[in-house]
Amino acid sequence: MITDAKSVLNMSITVTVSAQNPLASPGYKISIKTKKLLQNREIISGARVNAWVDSMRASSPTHTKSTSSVTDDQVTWNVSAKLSGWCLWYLQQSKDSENFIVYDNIQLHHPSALEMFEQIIDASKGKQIVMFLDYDGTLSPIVEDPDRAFMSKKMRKTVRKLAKCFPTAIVSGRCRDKVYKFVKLAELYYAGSHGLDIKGPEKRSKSKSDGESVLFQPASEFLPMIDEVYKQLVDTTKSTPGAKVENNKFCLSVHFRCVDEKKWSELAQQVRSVLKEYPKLRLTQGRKVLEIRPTIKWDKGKALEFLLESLGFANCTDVFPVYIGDDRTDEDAFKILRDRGQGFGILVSKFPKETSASYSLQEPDEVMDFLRRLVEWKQLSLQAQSRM
Ligand SMILES: O=P(O)(O)OC[C@H]1O[C@H](O[C@H]2O[C@H](CO)[C@@H](O)[C@H](O)[C@H]2O)[C@H](O)[C@@H](O)[C@@H]1O
Repeated sequence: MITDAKSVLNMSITVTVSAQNPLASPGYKISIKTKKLLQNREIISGARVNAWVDSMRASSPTHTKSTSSVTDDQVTWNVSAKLSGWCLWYLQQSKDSENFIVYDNIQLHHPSALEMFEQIIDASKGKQIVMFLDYDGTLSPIVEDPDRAFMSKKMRKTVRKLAKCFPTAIVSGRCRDKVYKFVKLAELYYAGSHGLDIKGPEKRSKSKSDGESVLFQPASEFLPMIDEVYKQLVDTTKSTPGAKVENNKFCLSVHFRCVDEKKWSELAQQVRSVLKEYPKLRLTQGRKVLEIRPTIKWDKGKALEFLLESLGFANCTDVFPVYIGDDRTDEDAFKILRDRGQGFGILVSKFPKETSASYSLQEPDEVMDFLRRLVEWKQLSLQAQSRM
């Protein structure tokens, strides 16, 4: 039983454990119903702006805040973190216990994609693997200065080899040009601004379509508005030390990472004061960042579908897309794969999180190991084929 000692949630959760060890069972999910948590949020949440701030704190796992403005995201993270640790302890202590109650919302355990490598390869047999990679926190480690989020040479080498084996796309919240400057690989597809700016590799053949490539920008009409809001945000937030506004062309990022936590609410209010004049823009959140985007129904998931179609896999059953990402915005892509029942998502995280991904990797170094194994496997299977 997990109790709510400070009466923040006005609830408790009981977990009973079964004889079957779920941690040894691939794909087994442990989760808790969030309905009650959501109801509680309605009762306890303060202003919307506090919800963003709290939710951002929730994505920083070192925090275990328990104030009355706690949000469901934060609650679910905290509860899931406690549960995860608690279940591990419980399973170790009591292998012959009874019933695991399996609810169907927050997944607490995602098998490691490295440990499950053979099973993943088996599932992809006879299908074309297509790789989708998020940038920040997936290919490069999270750092304080967004302009210095460099990718290691080893990672670049690995991604280059990967793209020789499988069609590969980078899907990022960053401006496409900026992410290209970090990755520097012309042979990839790039979807910048959370998929609002998609471009394929230049074609090098001497055919009619020489030099042409896919280009898709569904939010072009928003460019003047985004520029206007960028200037206003820079001006409005300059009084907050450490705040940084990043222009990602079709969307904007307001960074909280270098701002004193005590000033987070103030900064969020400043963002809100600008945005309230722009109902055609919406606000989402990432890792210590608020992101401003056009309200159009387009996200990383739609970008993934668009890219699959551009690659000729629109209605194919023999395609196996793999999407690796660490951020809340990557969930749209994980969900698409889950709904299509094709391929799978891999969440990059050291901590349990609510996700639609099927597997996990802890950090960019593990992502690199996984990509290397994929390359090795592909090279070995090509060698085996050529011997036949
Ligand atoms: O979709 P992504 O490629 O993951 O981009 C999401 C945002 O990533 C960047 O911000 C994050 O990484 C920074 C560098 O490590 C870090 O300082 C920041 O706190 C993170 O939120 C990027 O700067 C944003 O524009 C992207 O939207």
